[in-house]
Amino acid sequence: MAGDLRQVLRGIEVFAGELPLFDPNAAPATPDELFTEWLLHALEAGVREPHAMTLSTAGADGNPTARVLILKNVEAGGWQFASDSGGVKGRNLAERPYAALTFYWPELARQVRVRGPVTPESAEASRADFLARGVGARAESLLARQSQPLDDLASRDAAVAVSLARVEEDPGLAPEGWRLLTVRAESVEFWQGDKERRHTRLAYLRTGDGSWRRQLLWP
Ligand SMILES: Cc1cc2nc3c(=O)[nH]c(=O)nc-3n(C[C@H](O)[C@H](O)[C@H](O)COP(=O)(O)O)c2cc1C
Repeated sequence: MAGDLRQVLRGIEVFAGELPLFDPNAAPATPDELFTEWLLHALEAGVREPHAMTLSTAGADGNPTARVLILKNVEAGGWQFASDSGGVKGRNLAERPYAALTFYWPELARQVRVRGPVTPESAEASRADFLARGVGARAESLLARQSQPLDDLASRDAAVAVSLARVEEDPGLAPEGWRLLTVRAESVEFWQGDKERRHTRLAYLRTGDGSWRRQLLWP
């Protein structure tokens, strides 16, 4: 069985289909601009959920953990996400407020990696983010039990139903622990895959005066 799986994995084609070209010499001055360009391109190319990204964190013990989250916004070198502050990522970030984000858009053979310190946005901004979410998502998050052990699925369903009724009755409800957070990028790397393996990597590195230095990297 293990042998079969190895064969299956070896047989999967990577970088299939037509891939876009990326000229790093024509790249814009800031990573925000290039990221926006690439994200919109992914959306147009039909990539499903191109705003889903892997958020990697580590707690005080230094052990990494990662999960997928939705990107909320990008502005002024900051990549934003939102979550309950009570779960694993909340605890990790309280102990060590630094994170890495990874996007992968397979249809375009593109990867973007963002690293930097994480800062919470204001209570008002967090509340506004929460209230802009759909009713179902708000009902689920109002439970504020993310990552706690669950005894059975029926308990989940009953709690969500109660929460849904609360949201419908009071649409202004927002949990205290909901946080909008910003990764203030120190480095952002853009990776363009190539069928002939001449992959192109361009890193934007934040300098002491807050501007960006661009650096090509070996693939
Ligand atoms: C596509 C996708 C989008 C998700 N978006 C979010 C999100 O925006 N915020 C969030 O807290 N969890 C989101 N999740 C759930 C997280 O992956 C994770 O299970 C949860 O946040 C608990 O993580 P933690 O235990 O490390 O804190 C998403 C999962 C998937 C697959």
